[in-house]
Amino acid sequence: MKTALTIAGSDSSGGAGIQGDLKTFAAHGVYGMSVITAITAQNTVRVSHIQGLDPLTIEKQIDAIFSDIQVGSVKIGMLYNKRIVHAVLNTLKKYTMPPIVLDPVMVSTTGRILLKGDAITMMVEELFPICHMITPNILEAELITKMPIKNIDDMKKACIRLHKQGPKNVLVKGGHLKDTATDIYYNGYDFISYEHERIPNTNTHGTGCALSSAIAANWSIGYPSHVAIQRAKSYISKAIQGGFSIGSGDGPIKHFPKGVYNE
Ligand SMILES: Nc1ncnc2c1ncn2[C@@H]1O[C@H](COP(=O)(O)OP(=O)(O)O)[C@@H](O)[C@H]1O
Ligand SMILES: Cc1ncc(COP(=O)(O)OP(=O)(O)O)c(N)n1
Repeated sequence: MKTALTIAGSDSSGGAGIQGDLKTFAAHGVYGMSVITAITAQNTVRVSHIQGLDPLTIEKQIDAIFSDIQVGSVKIGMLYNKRIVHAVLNTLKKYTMPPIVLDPVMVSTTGRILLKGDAITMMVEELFPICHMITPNILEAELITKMPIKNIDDMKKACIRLHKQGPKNVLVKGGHLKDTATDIYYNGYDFISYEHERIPNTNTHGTGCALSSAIAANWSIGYPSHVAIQRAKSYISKAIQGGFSIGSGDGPIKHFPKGVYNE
């Protein structure tokens, strides 16, 4: 059985975080496991409360999995604070790691801080170097690189700066560009552009989470990174097309089952 692990926050509305990641793994036919870092009270309009879990509870969840189960890939999402970044980093370092994709989640689309300011430096300096891939969106890439990103050329410059921080591969997501939804991949040598027309649907809650967990799922299945991204992009485009409304704000994407998105 192919397996994947998500280390992320819980989203009570079920669109993003742990819930979105597990739905993505299941849609790929990959057995999903979870380490919860924080619990958010969240719906389609706001994140009203966040409780970061204590470091020991996080460490014990990671130990429980790696001491017993073969893990095919790891996706890391919301880490919330410095103590959580530290706990995840130091516990993962005890084990031989499968490839890790880190979505450096910082702010929800509804505007709530999901990673405290003082945790950003630790995440960049200590967690980035152990990651096979990082997948910042434009705002996250701007905050980390301290450069404005307005177009594809800027995304490429940001990729180079981010790659210098230690991850083997960088994917800057272009979901917040004006005219297209083009993501830029960089492996230290070459760029690959993953393009898709903008889909006119505002029900996109959980897209970033689903893209990174789809990449992890495709690694677990056995695809190399450039193919894993291509398949994940196809998955997410279909999922956004199927996005639906369940509340008064932006609703979730639709996790179509295996077979629907790559044909
Ligand atoms: N309206 C859209 N149409 C097509 N693709 C989109 C749209 N919005 C986001 N995407 C894609 O979804 C993925 C997540 O990107 P993004 O929205 O930038 O991340 P995040 O959810 O972390 O902010 C990327 O592959 C991006 O290109
Ligand atoms: C618990 C939790 N984790 C991550 C996010 C952010 O999700 P993401 O897919 O990056 O973007 P939006 O859903 O905010 O558009 C979250 N909201 N909650």
